[in-house]
Amino acid sequence: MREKSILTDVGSMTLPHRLRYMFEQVRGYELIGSRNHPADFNLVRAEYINTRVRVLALLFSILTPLWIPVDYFILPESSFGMMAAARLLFSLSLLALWVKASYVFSLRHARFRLLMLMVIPALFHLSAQFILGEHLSDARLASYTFLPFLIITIHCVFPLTLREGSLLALITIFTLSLDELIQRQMFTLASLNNLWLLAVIMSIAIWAQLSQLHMQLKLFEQATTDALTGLLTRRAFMSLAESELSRSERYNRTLTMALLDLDHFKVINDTYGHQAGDKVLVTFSRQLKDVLRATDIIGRYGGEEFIIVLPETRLDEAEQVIQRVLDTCRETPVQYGNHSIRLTASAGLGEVLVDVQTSILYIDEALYQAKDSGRDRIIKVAGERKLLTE
Ligand SMILES: Nc1nc2c(ncn2[C@@H]2O[C@H](COP(=O)(O)OP(=O)(O)OP(=O)(O)O)[C@@H](O)[C@H]2O)c(=O)[nH]1
Repeated sequence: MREKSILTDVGSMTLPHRLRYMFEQVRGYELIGSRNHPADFNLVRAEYINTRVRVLALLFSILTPLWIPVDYFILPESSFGMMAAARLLFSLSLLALWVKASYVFSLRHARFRLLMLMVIPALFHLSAQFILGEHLSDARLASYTFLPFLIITIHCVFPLTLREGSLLALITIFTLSLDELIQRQMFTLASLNNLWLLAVIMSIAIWAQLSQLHMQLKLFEQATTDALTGLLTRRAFMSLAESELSRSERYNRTLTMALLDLDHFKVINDTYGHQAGDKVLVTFSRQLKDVLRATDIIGRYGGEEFIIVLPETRLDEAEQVIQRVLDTCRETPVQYGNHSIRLTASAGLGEVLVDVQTSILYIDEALYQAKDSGRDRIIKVAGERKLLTE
């Protein structure tokens, strides 16, 4: 990110630190697990996975019974009835999955449905193994032998983390191998050969999953993050702030919001140049991230204006936090070449009561009062939205 290129001196790092830095740059940890993914990204991914699960479930529930007439001609009479019943059961299970997956609440839901999408065909494969037995060596029944490879290939369609992809792969391969495990044929040459092939295709599927996830994360980041400061864009901020407001209303908790603006920022640009101004913005954003909690939502509202939502924070508590931000800003000059740039910031602060957009109007008024009354200070909006001067 641009922020890091300005502030990080990679050349002076030791080798382990440099490797770790590179790992962080490509966001390797974001591909391993979803712990570091933003909550709204998880929801976007959940919807993405769920939609694919639905489409595939519907597709296979329609296609599977269509093969019954073909089975009528190629299967031995003794197996046909059982196989047709298995196909219908498989088709109905997938249809039920399609109906159940009509909406998604969380990534956990989507993951479970994905697991079902893999386990149901694997169980169908198992039933085919038991019903058809030695007939499977008949070349006309090749489609039954190919089913495990088809199931594994479907894994490619989903953007999954390494942990999710590997777990899903292990469960699928385990289910597919159950009949060989039960019949103690796991270690025959033919079984090992099959297993090896499944593992190779699965590795490629996991690679495809990680590539999709990586691309989605990048697109999501570009759409929601300000390129210079790494903070949320105004649109992404508004969307998160609205959901935070719903949550605070549901649990009857206080939600506080602050607008901060760097004082006389134009003078910094005019005196030291635009790049110095950029460095000041990056440094101030980093100070915000350092002082505020990880759960606070920070956005770049405009050029040198920043917006913050502090969940579950009373007005007096929020005031202390924002005061700490202003103190840090005043006491930490930004080094730019030989210059030591001193700066201050002003803030408007208030509770979010009705909706985010209206609260911003009131808090913006407070910010302008802070500017008018001398800068480097906070003005609070009271609960009844009367301006209280500090
Ligand atoms: N370097 C840099 N400057 C920016 C960026 N976005 C906006 N600006 C500049 O920020 C300055 C804002 O100036 P003003 O709105 O007059 O505010 P101010 O000088 O901070 O004055 P007060 O807010 O009244 O204290 C303008 O000169 C913009 O060009 C940016 O991304 N980088």
